[in-house]
Amino acid sequence: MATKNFDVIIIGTGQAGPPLAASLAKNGIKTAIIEKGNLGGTCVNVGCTPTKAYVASARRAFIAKNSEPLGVEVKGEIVVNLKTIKARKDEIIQDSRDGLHKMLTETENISLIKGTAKFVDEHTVSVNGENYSAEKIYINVGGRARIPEGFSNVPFLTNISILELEEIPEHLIIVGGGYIGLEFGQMFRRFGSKVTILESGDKLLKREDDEFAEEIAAIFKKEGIDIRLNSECISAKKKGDQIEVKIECTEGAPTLTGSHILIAAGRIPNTDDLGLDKTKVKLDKRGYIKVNDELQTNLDHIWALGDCNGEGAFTHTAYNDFQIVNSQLFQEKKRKLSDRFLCYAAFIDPPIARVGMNEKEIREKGIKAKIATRPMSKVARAKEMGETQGMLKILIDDKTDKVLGATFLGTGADEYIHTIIDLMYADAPYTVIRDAVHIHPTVSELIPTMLENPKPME
Ligand SMILES: Cc1cc2nc3c(=O)[nH]c(=O)nc-3n(C[C@H](O)[C@H](O)[C@H](O)COP(=O)(O)OP(=O)(O)OC[C@H]3O[C@@H](n4cnc5c(N)ncnc54)[C@H](O)[C@@H]3O)c2cc1C
Ligand SMILES: NC(=O)c1ccc[n+]([C@@H]2O[C@H](COP(=O)([O-])OP(=O)(O)OC[C@H]3O[C@@H](n4cnc5c(N)ncnc54)[C@H](O)[C@@H]3O)[C@@H](O)[C@H]2O)c1
Repeated sequence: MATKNFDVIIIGTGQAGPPLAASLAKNGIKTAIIEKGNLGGTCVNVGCTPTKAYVASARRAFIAKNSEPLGVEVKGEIVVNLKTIKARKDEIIQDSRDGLHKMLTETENISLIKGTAKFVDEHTVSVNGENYSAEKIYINVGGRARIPEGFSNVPFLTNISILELEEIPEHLIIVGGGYIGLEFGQMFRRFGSKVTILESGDKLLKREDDEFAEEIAAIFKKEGIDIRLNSECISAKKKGDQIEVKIECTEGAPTLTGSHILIAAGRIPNTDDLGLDKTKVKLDKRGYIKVNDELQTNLDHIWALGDCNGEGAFTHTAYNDFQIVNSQLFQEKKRKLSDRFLCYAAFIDPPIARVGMNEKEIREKGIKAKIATRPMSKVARAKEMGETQGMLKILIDDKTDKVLGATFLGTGADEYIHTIIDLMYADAPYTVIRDAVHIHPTVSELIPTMLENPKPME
């Protein structure tokens, strides 16, 4: 069989592959990019884009139903139409896919190959029975939902299939109280479903400080979402037209019946069917591809970018992986993985946003720190908006006065966390924000105020 040769092969059109293909092509490098599914990967098709479109609809529904205290009464019935919500989402997605298709098919030096790539040797992959080889290979294969054992005989939903529903579930049981569970849980509650979240751990969002997890649980309960902690969902079966789940727990009923079940119990990398056994590329024990500070694997002609390297699980980290590789190839200033600060938000309402370390991690590391906190109930703009749930916390290194991290839970937190992110990238002390004049009335204006007198962390 004849092998087609390229300078570079990229596997996957998620958040890193397409910009890398464009940059390689611009530099005259003959590049093949291979995709087995829809162009754009998880974020565009079944991740950030569709969920944030749904979150927007859910917030409109919530506001429509809850504005009486602000003097706005809705006299008629409020109807949530999931068909319309889905159609709007499909249009937004199609627009992104079309843009990507145009770029990947109309750019000189890029060949788009549709199909599943599998390594046959260290320089060659096969797709639909054809072989393609290249000097350099970049893997950007992403991840998928982890399905715990015990669910094989039940029609469960994942982040993919739940976005295809056209009718609102009567009772949605969600396995997992992480980002995916919480975003879908609040959204479907606001659409009108009864929602139960089962979390095996002793709190929601287990990476966050306890008070944030507790506040989110309180906000969710107030909206009528049933949260069961210390409740491991171990199996599910069909019972008539309902689904019965079995729960290992110390409190509450050991079974629960609902109309639908969503599995949001973590993600796994798409590295198991990639033929990596035909190469010497090393994986960690969870299947993530091991990379160095420049995202190179243990083979010096293969790199891994995005979720599949286990170094980030977000669109911005996958895109930053592209920036790192691109700078190593073409730019004077070389970027590295170790330059990156952890940052993310969960787009619940109000959102929670985080950068750097939290209090728990700082204590575990034994770092001497100062702490500045403020409840949203003491923020004028939040009071004016009638959205006073949540709190802000900033942690400062006692020795250097540099910010170690911040967690914000509150209206608009996903935006003003960037004041702290940028300060950390500037490597500037917290006093820069303390002494800045921010616009009134905003939540951001309280950040200088809360930094006026940080307390020693006891
Ligand atoms: C429900 C949900 C909501 C999310 N919301 C957010 C959010 O709000 N903000 C955020 O930052 N992140 C969010 N994420 C995470 C974000 O979607 C991912 O971190 C991001 O998409 C990872 O990009 P990637 O490039 O690594 O991989 P992906 O986007 O997963 O792309 C990988 C591509 O590779 C293809 N592929 C895999 N194997 C092969 C093969 N063998 N041959 C050919 N092609 C292959 C896949 O089909 C896919 O198109 C969310 C995720 C989910 C599931
Ligand atoms: N806003 C965002 O940026 C965003 C949104 C959604 C997803 N994501 C990405 O997707 C990734 C995965 O999200 P996720 O929420 O699926 O995973 P996660 O790891 O964040 O949370 C999964 C939760 O499920 C629980 N769990 C596991 N098995 C269980 C069982 N059998 N019964 C009950 N609980 C169980 C775990 O204890 C954990 O708390 C995130 O790491 C994130 O990177 C990001």
